[in-house]
Amino acid sequence: MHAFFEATNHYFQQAAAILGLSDNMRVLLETPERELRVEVAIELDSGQIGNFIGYRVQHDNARGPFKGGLRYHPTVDEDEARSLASLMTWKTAVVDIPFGGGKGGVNCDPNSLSRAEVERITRRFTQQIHDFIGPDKDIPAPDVGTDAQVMAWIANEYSKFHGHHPAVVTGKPVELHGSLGRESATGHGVAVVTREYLRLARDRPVDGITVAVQGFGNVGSFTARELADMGAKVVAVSDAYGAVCNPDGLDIPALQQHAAAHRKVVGFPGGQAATNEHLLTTEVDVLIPAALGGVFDAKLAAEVRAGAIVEAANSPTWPEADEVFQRRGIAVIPDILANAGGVIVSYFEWVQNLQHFRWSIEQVRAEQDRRHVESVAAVLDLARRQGVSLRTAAFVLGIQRVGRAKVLAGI
Ligand SMILES: NC(=O)C1=CN([C@@H]2O[C@H](COP(=O)(O)OP(=O)(O)OC[C@H]3O[C@@H](n4cnc5c(N)ncnc54)[C@H](O)[C@@H]3O)[C@@H](O)[C@H]2O)C=CC1
Ligand SMILES: O=C(O)CCC(=O)C(=O)O
Repeated sequence: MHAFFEATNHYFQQAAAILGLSDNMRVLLETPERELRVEVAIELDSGQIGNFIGYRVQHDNARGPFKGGLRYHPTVDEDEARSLASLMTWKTAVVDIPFGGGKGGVNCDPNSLSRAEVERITRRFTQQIHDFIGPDKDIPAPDVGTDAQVMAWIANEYSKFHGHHPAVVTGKPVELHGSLGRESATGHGVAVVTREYLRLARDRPVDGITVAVQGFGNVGSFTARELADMGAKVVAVSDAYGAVCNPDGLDIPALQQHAAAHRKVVGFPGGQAATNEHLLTTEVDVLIPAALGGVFDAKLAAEVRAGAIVEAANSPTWPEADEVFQRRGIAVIPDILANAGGVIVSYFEWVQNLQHFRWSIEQVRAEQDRRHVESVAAVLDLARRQGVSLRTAAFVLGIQRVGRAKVLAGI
């Protein structure tokens, strides 16, 4: 059994060695600032008590308030939250937005709960952590199993203690202080990062490339849609229940409608049913994990037949798989570079809330795309100059910025 925080720190240590960081500095940067573990007990619809545990790990705030999503999933625990919080610290630094890193969630299965039960969990969790979050302290956002409605409940519950402060969470509904373009931001960003990587590193357009996407939730569905709109052929897509594929390319808008109606992609009339394993080993130009972490181990990495992997999910690649991909010459565009679109537009939502002003979708997209274009170019350039992988280069860039902020501020 792997530990996610250990894996994230393995990548951290590789970059720290290149930077020549002292042991003390490494410990300072690795260690989370604060970890909350709270009981989230609610009355279930049945009248029974539902016992859940909620977590919020605040990893680092040298560059700004802690920032990162909330996950509602049965696998949520301290280790996963720590690892994801640490990734947020490096991610916000790589794309140079004024936040630190945090992450959390509740170990529940929203698919087996009613909406009313999810609302009660969200309000109870907020009651337990409200003193530790806030527009200048720690700003949660959606992740696996949470959405704009959950963020609206958090903002509302928070306001009962602290007054009206919509900037306490991002990813809210557009009708309730959310930003245009936040819902699709991560998928849009993954598509732009893929385009920039292909343009700069392979001198190739997106038009005509073949793509497989694992996961068809918020990130996977918008990634597939945006890449298809750019002319890519999305030949396979999956969710927790199985995969569908079509060598001529899936009709993604029709698949989105099917998934909305049936809550799964399997059964889509425009493709053949397949397994997730088949999707991950199918021959494609770009393979995009967009579901949970820990997908690629060394054995699977040896069987992957993709030209490049773009990590829309957080932590899909275990370190031993990362080494296999490097040996086999399969480029991995790392999570902290590839999936930063969500937190970039969360930053714009926070700014809009603080300004009491709404940006147009054109302004959101122009500012978002600029950050992706700059960060992909910076990471590729650093990787080339240092002769390291894109993941190590991204960690070097992120750690350098956070370390510099810590040194300037003083301890
Ligand atoms: N929502 C956001 O803005 C951001 C999300 N991410 C990351 O993207 C990934 C996906 O997040 P969301 O799309 O928000 O979650 P989501 O809850 O909207 O969707 C998750 C998808 O993964 C599928 N899935 C679950 N287990 C699977 C399995 N074993 N095989 C195939 N598919 C499986 C689910 O069926 C669902 O389609 C996560 O790793 C998350 O941390 C990263 C950056 C921002
Ligand atoms: O939008 C945000 O603040 C965080 C998104 C997130 O959780 C992530 O990038 O993994």
